[in-house]
Amino acid sequence: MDPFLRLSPLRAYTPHILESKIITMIASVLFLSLVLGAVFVSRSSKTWPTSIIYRLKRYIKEEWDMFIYPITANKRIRKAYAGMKGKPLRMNSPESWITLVSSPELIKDIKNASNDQLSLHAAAKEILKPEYTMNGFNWHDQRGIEGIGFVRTLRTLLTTHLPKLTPGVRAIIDRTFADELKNSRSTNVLTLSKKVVTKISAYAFFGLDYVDNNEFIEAAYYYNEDVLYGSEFLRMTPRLLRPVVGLLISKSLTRQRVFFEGLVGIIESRMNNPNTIKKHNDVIQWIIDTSPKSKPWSPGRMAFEVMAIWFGSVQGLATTLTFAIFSLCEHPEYIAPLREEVEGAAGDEFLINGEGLPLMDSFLKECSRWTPVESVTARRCALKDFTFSDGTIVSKGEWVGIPVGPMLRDETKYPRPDLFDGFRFADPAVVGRESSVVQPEGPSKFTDISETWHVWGTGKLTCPGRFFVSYVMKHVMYHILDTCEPEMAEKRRKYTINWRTLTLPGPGVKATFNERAR
Ligand code: HEM
Repeated sequence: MDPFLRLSPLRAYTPHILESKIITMIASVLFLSLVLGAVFVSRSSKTWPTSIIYRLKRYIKEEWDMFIYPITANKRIRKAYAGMKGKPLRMNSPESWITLVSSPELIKDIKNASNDQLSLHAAAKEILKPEYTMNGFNWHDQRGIEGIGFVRTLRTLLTTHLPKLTPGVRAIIDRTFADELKNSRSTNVLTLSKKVVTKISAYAFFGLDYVDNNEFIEAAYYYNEDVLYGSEFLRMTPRLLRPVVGLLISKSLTRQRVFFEGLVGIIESRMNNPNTIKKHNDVIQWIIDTSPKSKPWSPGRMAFEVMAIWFGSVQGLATTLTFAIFSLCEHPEYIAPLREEVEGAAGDEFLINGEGLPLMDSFLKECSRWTPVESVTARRCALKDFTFSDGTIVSKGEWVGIPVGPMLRDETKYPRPDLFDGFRFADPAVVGRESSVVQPEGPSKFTDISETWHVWGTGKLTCPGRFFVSYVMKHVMYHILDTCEPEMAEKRRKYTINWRTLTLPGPGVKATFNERAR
């Protein structure tokens, strides 16, 4: 049997159970923090009783602001950006005070900062709590201390290997859509995207030998959700209680262990048999090959590296793909021109080279502008006091960031920003019509990095997986255009929710993929 067709079906995700658990957990954490806060305030107060009431009120207000931050963050960041006018702005967040910057000069300061000044890794550790959610991975605060082999792995080796994956990727997409739509043509778009992205990523990361290992692939799929929910709960837990709660969480999240042990098994078997005839061409092999030679890593250390990349890869890609499908359903006028493109010479070329499709490229870029998953990028924690070129000081332990979400709706950067124009980034000669919007900087590609496009990061630290993202999204869109007539299952509802600085697909949002009439 075709090995791609043996990929395991994944169990249905049950959001309502998780949501009710989270609500109970949130309520307990709020109650506990108020009690602890009140005790702290009364003990530290000197003048009784006016001062204690004032402090208690202030404390409750601050705690309340931080408690509702997860649902107000996006609005607060939009409001902050509207008032910034190129100046930095310092705002509070549950993790830390954060100084937001948007002018090219100050963004350049973030770009030029050294790894021992501003750290992505320290900020990511605070958000994801990997010591509890990623089987105990406690990465260095400073990027690059143990090498950056993963950049070559993803940016160079994976990108050049993509065309070879095409037959397998197409079979995976075909199979996953057929399975998912076999009983009903309407399906939860996020669930579909996660399944297809998990399977394609498993193929690119581990090769074919493991993609039909049900237990392993299921652990890999649910591990992402465990990291998200586990770290979310820990962020709401008072700092003092985190080590104990973290320990309990890490004991209960068993899938991170199954995934970790599966990865260690693969790595050990490859390292113990270096001279086998079979040549592996996948992310796990390239992580082994590019790992530091002077101080060799253990299989466990390599497994941690894969777990961290896997989390960043699957989660962001599945969400971005979901939004692109939403946009295609909401703007059916793009179906005909995109279909014409994939059915023409550009489509043939894409199937051979794994790149191209300029109209689709622009459409996907506009989808990212329209619904960016993150509204703050280039989050960095100051490992020592940091001074911007305008004199703004960020104290050690505080964060900096770029408010990318509102910047993507700024009319000085994107003419008619509240208009979805799928071809605004394409060359007008290719579009073949006067576009309603012309970008001042001229045509650009989805994967391009620029002074105004911070979706992939900025400066030295940009996403090395973006070519994989573009490749996978184009293949899935190609399949949809080729075989389906997509539309939202329920019209006139809100399709997204905001959580902290993230925009996520709303729970239960479905699309209908009726068979294409030929
Ligand atoms: C649409 C999906 C994705 C988006 C929007 C995205 C965005 C980003 C951004 C903004 C950064 C820089 C972080 C910062 O400066 O704060 C980044 C870094 C990174 N991304 Fe992605 N990413 C996506 C998918 C992927 C995928 C699929 C992979 C792997 C195959 C990946 C691997 C990485 C890695 C390893 C880094 C760290 C780079 C470094 O330290 O040099 N990403 N990504």
